[in-house]
Amino acid sequence: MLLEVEELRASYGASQALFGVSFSLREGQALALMGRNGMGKTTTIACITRMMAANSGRIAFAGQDLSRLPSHRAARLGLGLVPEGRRAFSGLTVRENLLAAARRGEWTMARVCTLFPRLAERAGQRAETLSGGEQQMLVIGRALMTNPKLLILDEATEGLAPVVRAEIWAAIRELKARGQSILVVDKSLRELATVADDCVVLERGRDVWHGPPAALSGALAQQYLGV
Ligand SMILES: Nc1ncnc2c1ncn2[C@@H]1O[C@H](COP(=O)(O)OP(=O)(O)OP(=O)(O)O)[C@@H](O)[C@H]1O
Repeated sequence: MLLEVEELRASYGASQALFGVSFSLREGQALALMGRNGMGKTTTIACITRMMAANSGRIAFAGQDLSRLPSHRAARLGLGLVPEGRRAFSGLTVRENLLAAARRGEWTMARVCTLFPRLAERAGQRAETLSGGEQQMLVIGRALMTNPKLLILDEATEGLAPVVRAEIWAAIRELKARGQSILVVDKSLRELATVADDCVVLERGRDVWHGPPAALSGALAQQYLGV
């Protein structure tokens, strides 16, 4: 297994957000973390990337125990995070944003620009002048420049126009087809179904359902996702 999360519990001060989250992800697998608002998806990701300390539980990544590592060390082990909200370095150009993240491996600026041709067109532009969708492509490109073993996408297409969403999902599908391991948080079952091998549904800080996206329809989708 590339990632194993076992009985993760976490709190914000006195308020507990995770009550025991467990799942695992194989190399090359795309796993969707789903659930309605506030069910613990972002908190789970914050614990995995070590932005937040869990109260208890085990996180193993690429054979190493992450539970006690600081976040920059976790990133160096190969976790590439695309956080919720678009966070490019606004004062830097597209090229500078990408190169600042570069680590040795198959992903280079040229390859990122093949995946997202719009970034090539805007290489010299400052990130703050890009559209929301382009900024999101840049943030995904930056995560890829670190040559991550696992790419983690938290609501990567939220709030974007349908045409840009479609472009980003097509890129995610291409990454998956090339064997990239992906943990993806999203609310769109329709789009997730085109990428994810499996889903884990969180409800009130617990994993309550595991299975392939095709099995998550009708009454189950209504119950867990409200769709
Ligand atoms: N910084 C914070 N301080 C206090 N409570 C928080 C904080 N961030 C999240 N929470 C609480 O933790 C719980 C889980 O939130 P989390 O953001 O992980 O959910 P989520 O499933 O990612 O939701 P969303 O889809 O809205 O992003 C919620 O009850 C939320 O209110």
